[in-house]
Amino acid sequence: MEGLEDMKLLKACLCESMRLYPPVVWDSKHAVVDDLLPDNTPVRAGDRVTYFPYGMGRMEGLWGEDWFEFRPERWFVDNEEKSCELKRVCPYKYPIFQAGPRVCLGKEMAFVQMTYVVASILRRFEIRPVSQKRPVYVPLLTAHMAGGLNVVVKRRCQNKTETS
Ligand code: HEM
Repeated sequence: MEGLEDMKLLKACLCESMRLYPPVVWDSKHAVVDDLLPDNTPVRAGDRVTYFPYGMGRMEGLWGEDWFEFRPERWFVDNEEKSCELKRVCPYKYPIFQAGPRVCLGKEMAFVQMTYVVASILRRFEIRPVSQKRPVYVPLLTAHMAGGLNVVVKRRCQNKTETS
């Protein structure tokens, strides 16, 4: 487990992947009482309000003109020294794990698990998709790829892993 915190580029790649392909694509809440959204939109008791992380991850107004590009660098603090400090991104801009009092309780554990699994596998194996076709993203409540993603797994040369 030691060293996972230092894998900042990997964390940035995970955040960027989930920006474009959020595991929870949309989520709804029902108002118990009349309420107002922060922009004063009225919500009546019984109304259903849905937030849409997939759409929000692709909004130019939130992510800029290059929103469609997979660019892990966007997760690093911009400064002249090209720092390797990760940005603190507001969960209301990036609600992949929800935001506010009902934020995902397993968020940090999820990052530990994803980092650990990706780092342990990629250190030893090369993974390549079998097909060059773009996988079909199935945006159900939790997203998956239609038919899964078939990959070729190849053991990396041992000398390379020993020196890395
Ligand atoms: C990439 C992985 C994960 C994603 C994207 C994710 C996402 C979410 C989202 C969007 C919610 C809010 C659901 C709602 O309000 O309707 C949520 C809630 C929750 N998640 Fe996760 N989650 C992940 C992993 C985990 C893990 C690993 C755990 C436990 C170890 C966990 C435990 C919980 C719990 C207990 C809640 C309910 C919190 C509450 O309602 O107060 N999650 N998660």
